Amino acid sequence: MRSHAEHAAVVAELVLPLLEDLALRAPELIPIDDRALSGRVAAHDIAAALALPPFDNSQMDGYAVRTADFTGAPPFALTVGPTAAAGDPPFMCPPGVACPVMTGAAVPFGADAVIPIEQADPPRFGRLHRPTGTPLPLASPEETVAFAEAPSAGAFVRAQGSDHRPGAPLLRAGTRLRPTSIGLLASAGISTVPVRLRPRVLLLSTGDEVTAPGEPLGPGRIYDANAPMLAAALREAGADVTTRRVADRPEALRACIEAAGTHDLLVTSGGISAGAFEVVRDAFGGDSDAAHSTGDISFTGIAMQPGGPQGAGSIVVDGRRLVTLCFPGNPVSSAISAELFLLPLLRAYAGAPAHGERSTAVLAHDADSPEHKHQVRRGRFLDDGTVALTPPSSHLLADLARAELLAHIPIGVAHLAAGSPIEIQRFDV
Ligand SMILES: Nc1nc2c(c(=O)[nH]1)N[C@H]1C(S)=C(S)[C@@H](COP(=O)(O)OP(=O)(O)OC[C@H]3O[C@@H](n4cnc5c(N)ncnc54)[C@H](O)[C@@H]3O)O[C@H]1N2
Ligand code: MOO
Repeated sequence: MRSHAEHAAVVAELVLPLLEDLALRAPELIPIDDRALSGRVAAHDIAAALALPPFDNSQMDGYAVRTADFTGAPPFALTVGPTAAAGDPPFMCPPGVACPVMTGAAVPFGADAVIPIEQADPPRFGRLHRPTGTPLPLASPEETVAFAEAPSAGAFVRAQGSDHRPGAPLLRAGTRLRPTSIGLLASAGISTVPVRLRPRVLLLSTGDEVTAPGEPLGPGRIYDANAPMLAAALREAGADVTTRRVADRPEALRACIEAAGTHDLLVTSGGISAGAFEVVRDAFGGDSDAAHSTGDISFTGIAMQPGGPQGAGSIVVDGRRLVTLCFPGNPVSSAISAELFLLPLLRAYAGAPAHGERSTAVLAHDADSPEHKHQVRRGRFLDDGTVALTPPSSHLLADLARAELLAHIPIGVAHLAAGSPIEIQRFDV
């Protein structure tokens, strides 16, 4: 029987080459303001096409001045010149003149400092005139403004290129685009962003009892929890997911895969344990008489609970190799299989934060575990910081959905007493 770590290595060996291949393919180009961009991954290094700010501009509403005009004793009186508002093209501020300037406006040529309006006398703007356009409420030529202190050169001027210069690296290949990185790229004049292709996952939920949402529930049947749950988890990890429900007939399963088009990865739920009708096992396990798909999948018992039965390998569909992972049908088992084996690989490809780091907490109560299996329990933090576990059964979806953490009880441990240290990891799938 494989350990869960050995199975994780088998899955990584199957999935990583396909992700590496995807990273090398021609990127998808997404417009900068497309809602689909956030969370995608830069396909290559992206450099700034222009400087930011693109021109010297004012950090304050105030007066643009020449520091050379501040000679002699205060107060320093200057003639009020034309006004610079944000969006105006820059103009010349002559010697002896203070030009009203608004935040974000280009600092007029010749001026080398800005004095905030609060530090001017009077501390408010008078009649302003703009250098171009009409109407022009002209300032009287005699209008003056006085300042008590001389500014230092560069005061309240946001220098061209002080954020970044043309050619500066903005985003490294493999970086996940977050809203702030999208803002940065937009400011640098980038209108479309090359992003890595997402892995396309075909997710098959198997079982005659499994019922689609919204359909009436017949006797002996249950609603499909796994397809919506796994699809959501895979999408959060950056995958492009197509979902299908398949009845317990191997030929229906194979036909469904062949009709589904091109995918990089096949994930199945259910139909792999020891029953008489194990559709996934029957479709792929040794029986290769299918018209187009042939299987090379090993179905293995893993020394873990839940998630004991697993399948991993690849099938060939229309001449194309499709990496295939088969998760057990119990909802808790399939969620934990995804969390331990597949999602960390997808999150790393998508540049998303990892969830798998382990830390040690204190167990709030006694707990039992099958000694020959690695048990993965679900739990929550209590107010005193200790960890309470929920029961181990793999049908307990309500506990799973409320869980804050997974707790690991290793092989060889049959009992943990209250107060024992226990290894945990974050869980918010
Ligand atoms: N004799 C044995 N029986 C079982 C063994 C075993 O070793 N020997 N293993 C048990 C373990 S552990 C697990 S886990 C399950 C795995 O079984 P399968 O992967 O074949 O899954 P199914 O039998 O199809 O389903 C198991 C369980 O989960 C429910 N289910 C399935 N799909 C969904 C879905 N999409 N949404 C909600 N619930 C689903 C299904 O109705 C079953 O109750 O096998 C044990 N048996
Ligand atoms: O190992 Mo199964 O996956 O308990 O529930």
